[in-house]
Amino acid sequence: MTTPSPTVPESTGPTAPTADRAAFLLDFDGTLVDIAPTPASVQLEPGFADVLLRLRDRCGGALAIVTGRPIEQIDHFLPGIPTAVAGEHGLTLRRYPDRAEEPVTGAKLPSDWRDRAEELVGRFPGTALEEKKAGLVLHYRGNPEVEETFKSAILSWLSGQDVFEIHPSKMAWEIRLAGINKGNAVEALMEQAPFAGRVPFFVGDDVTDMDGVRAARELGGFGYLIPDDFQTAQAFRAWLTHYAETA
Ligand SMILES: O=P(O)(O)OC[C@H]1O[C@H](O[C@H]2O[C@H](CO)[C@@H](O)[C@H](O)[C@H]2O)[C@H](O)[C@@H](O)[C@@H]1O
Repeated sequence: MTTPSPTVPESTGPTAPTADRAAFLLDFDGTLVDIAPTPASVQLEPGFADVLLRLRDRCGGALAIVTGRPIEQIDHFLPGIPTAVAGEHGLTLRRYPDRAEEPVTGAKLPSDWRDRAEELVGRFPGTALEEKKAGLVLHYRGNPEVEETFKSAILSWLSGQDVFEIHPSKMAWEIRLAGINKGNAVEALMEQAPFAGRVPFFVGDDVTDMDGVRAARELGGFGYLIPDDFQTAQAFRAWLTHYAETA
């Protein structure tokens, strides 16, 4: 009797330009890593760091992470994988791994909102405050019942101004600067080397990623969402693994 050969992951899913023409602009949470109970507990799948390194080599360094997280968190979770990063939904930008992050301009978050946010999460076990350069996130994955309470609180802080907006995230509400979105981030990255002149290929899984999908398509490229275009994040990563080996 012969031993069955190991199965190769199915390469189903959308098509992409060949690697010599492509620029990869990829979301992090829910795309490159699975959603985890807390922001700190996400984990890269074993072997997936090598896939990203191979992909980066094959597309001439045109690999960017376009994320809601601060840039330093991406460096923490992807050590030794030099990528461009658009952080905090595009507020922060590092166009090339060995270049400095571009200076951030714009309004600062009113400090009393941070104080109120701290006070709020202190009252509800299982919730957490995540602070960003010009924003904050109220996480309620560990206490889903507070969703509406958190939303109403944020809406009351934001009333009477239009500099900051509330955005839904996965089991979280985020306050961020108006006008900042992943679409602008994709456009900004595509303006310069090593992305300029290539065909953008954007993949994400969340409401915030829809701007990235739109921008990539408007630039003549490809924008895909999980689960519409790839059933799961694992399916997308299996597709990307196959692509990095063959494209
Ligand atoms: O744009 P992304 O890279 O998808 O980042 C979106 C937000 O992701 C993080 O929060 C979410 O993922 C956590 C880990 O899986 C999960 O515990 C949390 O419930 C999710 O909301 C991150 O903490 C945020 O800063 C990002 O904006």
